[in-house]
Amino acid sequence: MKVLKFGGTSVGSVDSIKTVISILEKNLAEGERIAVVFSAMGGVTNRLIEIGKMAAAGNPEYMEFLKVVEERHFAVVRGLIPVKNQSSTFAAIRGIFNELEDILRGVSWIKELSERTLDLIMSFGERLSTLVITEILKSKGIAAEFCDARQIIHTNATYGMGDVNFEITNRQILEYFAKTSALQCVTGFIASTAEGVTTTLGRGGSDYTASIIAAALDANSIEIWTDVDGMMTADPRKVANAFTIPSISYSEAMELSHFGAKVIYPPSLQPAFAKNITLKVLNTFNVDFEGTYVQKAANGKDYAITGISSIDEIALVNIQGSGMIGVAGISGRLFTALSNNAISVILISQASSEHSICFSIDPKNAQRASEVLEKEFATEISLGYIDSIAIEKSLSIIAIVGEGMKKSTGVSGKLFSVLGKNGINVVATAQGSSELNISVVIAKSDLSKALNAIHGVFFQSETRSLNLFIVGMGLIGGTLLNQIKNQTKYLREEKLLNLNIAGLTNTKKMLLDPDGIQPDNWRDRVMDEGVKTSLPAFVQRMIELNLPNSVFVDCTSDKDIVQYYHMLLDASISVVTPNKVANSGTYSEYVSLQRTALQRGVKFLYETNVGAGLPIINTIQGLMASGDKFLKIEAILSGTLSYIFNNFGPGIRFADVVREAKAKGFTEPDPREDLSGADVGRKILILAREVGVPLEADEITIKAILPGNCLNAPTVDAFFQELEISDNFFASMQAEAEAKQEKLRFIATLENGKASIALKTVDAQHPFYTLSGSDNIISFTTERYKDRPLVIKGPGAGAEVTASGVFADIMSISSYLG
Ligand SMILES: NC(=O)C1=CN([C@@H]2O[C@H](COP(=O)(O)OP(=O)(O)OC[C@H]3O[C@@H](n4cnc5c(N)ncnc54)[C@H](OP(=O)(O)O)[C@@H]3O)[C@@H](O)[C@H]2O)C=CC1
Ligand SMILES: N[C@@H](CC=O)C(=O)O
Ligand code: NA
Repeated sequence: MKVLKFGGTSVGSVDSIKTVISILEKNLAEGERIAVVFSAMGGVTNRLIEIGKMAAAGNPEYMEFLKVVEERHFAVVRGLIPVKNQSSTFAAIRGIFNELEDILRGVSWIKELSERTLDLIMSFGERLSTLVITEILKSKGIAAEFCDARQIIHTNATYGMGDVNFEITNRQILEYFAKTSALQCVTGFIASTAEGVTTTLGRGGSDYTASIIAAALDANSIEIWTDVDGMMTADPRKVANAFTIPSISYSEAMELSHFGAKVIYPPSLQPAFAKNITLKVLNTFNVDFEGTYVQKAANGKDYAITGISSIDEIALVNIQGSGMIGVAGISGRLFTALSNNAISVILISQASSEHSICFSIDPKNAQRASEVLEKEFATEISLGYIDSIAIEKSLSIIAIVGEGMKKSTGVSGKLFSVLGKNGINVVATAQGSSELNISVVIAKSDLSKALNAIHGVFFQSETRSLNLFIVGMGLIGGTLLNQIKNQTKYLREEKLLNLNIAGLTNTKKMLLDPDGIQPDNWRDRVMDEGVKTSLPAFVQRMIELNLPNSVFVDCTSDKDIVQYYHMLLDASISVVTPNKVANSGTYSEYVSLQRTALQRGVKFLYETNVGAGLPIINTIQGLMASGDKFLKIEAILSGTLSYIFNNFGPGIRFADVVREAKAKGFTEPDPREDLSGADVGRKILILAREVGVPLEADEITIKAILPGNCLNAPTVDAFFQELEISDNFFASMQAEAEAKQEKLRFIATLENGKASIALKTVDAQHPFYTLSGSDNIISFTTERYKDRPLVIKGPGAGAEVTASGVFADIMSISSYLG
């Protein structure tokens, strides 16, 4: 025996009822005896309640609403029953509506709608849907019978949620089913008292009907046909990566539903679970999908948790005071007072100091809870033993649920760590001693971010997303976007990582789209759909979006952008940048950025500030962390100058080599930054700070190589013209070096706390002699690398190497976020 139940959407339209019929035909063909329970057509119950209230309010328009409900049922008959058989069903439906109209007329006369009458009015929904579907089945030659559950399920007279008398009910079900072999089409949700007064079964009522019948008949299984793909790891409207849980235990399903998961309401399935009847949650709109098995014990699990659910809006009540310490009975009185006032408590947490108890409730009960407790503890409050009772609103609860928690350590560590790394404050927390759930209370504004971040770390075989907000679509930003485009497939498939470009801007247009700007047409989309750029608005919007795992990528050379870094790090958003401006400002600013990132548990990464993609900053940070001491740094830190001095020579114009360096993407947007030594100055300043020397920019001695006329040119074009005029100046420098068989090198040195930069000539013995292209070379002499320095050498400028260094920083954030 199998009991099937179809929910409101499954019986809500001609098309969905067609699917229901085909599911039933398939089951009948398989030979196992079945019974089927139907809910009212989707939306009908709510409409009937509304109609009842309108009638009670004396609003005659209820009749028009009633006509619409009637027409929905007629439409199904017209759509699914052959014309020759329709009239008897129309007549039956009309008969039911006549009865309902009489009742509503009575309600409108006496202008009162009791709970008892409301139950009766609501019962018409299931009676109508079940009648119509039974007639459809019969018209197809199936031996189907309409079964009014009021004949078999008896409750007491608690209207709205009748208490089932199982002794009578079970006996009646057995007798009823023994008398017939026809397919029983049972009205869900409704029942009656022993005297025949209509009642209803409350929340999850039709599931309850199915469960009661299955338990009474010792069925093998129950199928709950709904409109979603079973129970999901999280609410798919909030977590796009949520997926169906293939197998879940009854206790887990109970926990998830307590915390808001609405697919099924397990308490109503209790009778079936008590008899260990397996339950399947299936989707009428995706018939072939496996759905979810709910069993006593779930099958083997792939993950430490089974699902995540949440309650969007709760209020937290905190009662505290020194008078509570060691006083027996306080919590007993507290919860009794709440229960006497029908205020249900969702979560409780008490500190072991017994100084405070906090609990969460539905916010609509908050005011009443406060009044009830102030009354209960009036004496303690007046004596100062208990401080006043505080209520905090705009909060949500998230619960992670799973039997697997019992066996695996570190689940709560992982939960709190991912919340921390995303800057989400935990207001209260509770873990049941059954280790079946851990709940956290957080700000409602963080709910979506928290759910997505938690889902990402616990269901890691699902793709995780990093949300990138990229400012600057020029040489480096553009190259980075191309690299992301080329790596999208690899990262998705091999690293289960989705780099979601959630924001993109240049100086003209900006576009923010949490669903992502595809890297193949990013430029067109920003230019077509973007709005006029405003960095404050971009940053503000980004903070408001509050997406999990957000990273701000600054690919500009903007000098004023740094002010936003503080704001972003403070909002727990990581920052990655090749822009050297932030780290080469004042020392206190440098320190403050580092500190904010540390305090907020986010990353501020800038490997490409020095030597582009070469691993220089990471190497220093590794050596510093492990306790090495830096004695000397000697380095060529300008890819541009390196390229120039490696390629300039007799017969070549200096200005042309500089143009080549620019065309190859080695120079700063303004090449005077390179030729003036300013860029190298920033880099040695950053290196000094990284090795613990607190230098300011003006403490660095830079021996300029550019003649004043070049340096002071008003524009980049004018600068190139001046360079051409000064060709002899550079040619003679080069000639002098060549005459000594030496090479020109722009060398930065840090030693004894002092940094200097100068153009020098080096002979063939010098390790900096043999460089080519845009090579940088950095030689670190440290206590551990004293006899032979640690040397890093390679291309230190260029779009591809720089963008890949930025990319590597982004990837390291993705690993950090887990
Ligand atoms: N080239 C290299 O080898 C290396 C470069 N770097 C650094 O990389 C950074 C980027 O250099 P590069 O790509 O060559 O520079 P580009 O001039 O090519 O690109 C800069 C981009 O930033 C945009 N931009 C500038 N200011 C703002 C602002 N306030 N708001 C929004 N967008 C802005 C520009 O917009 P628009 O297009 O509208 O002008 C442009 O898209 C620099 O800081 C540089 O020092 C670091 C290491 C190596
Ligand atoms: N313009 C810079 C690029 C890297 O920071 C250089 O030439 O080194
Ligand atoms: Na680097």
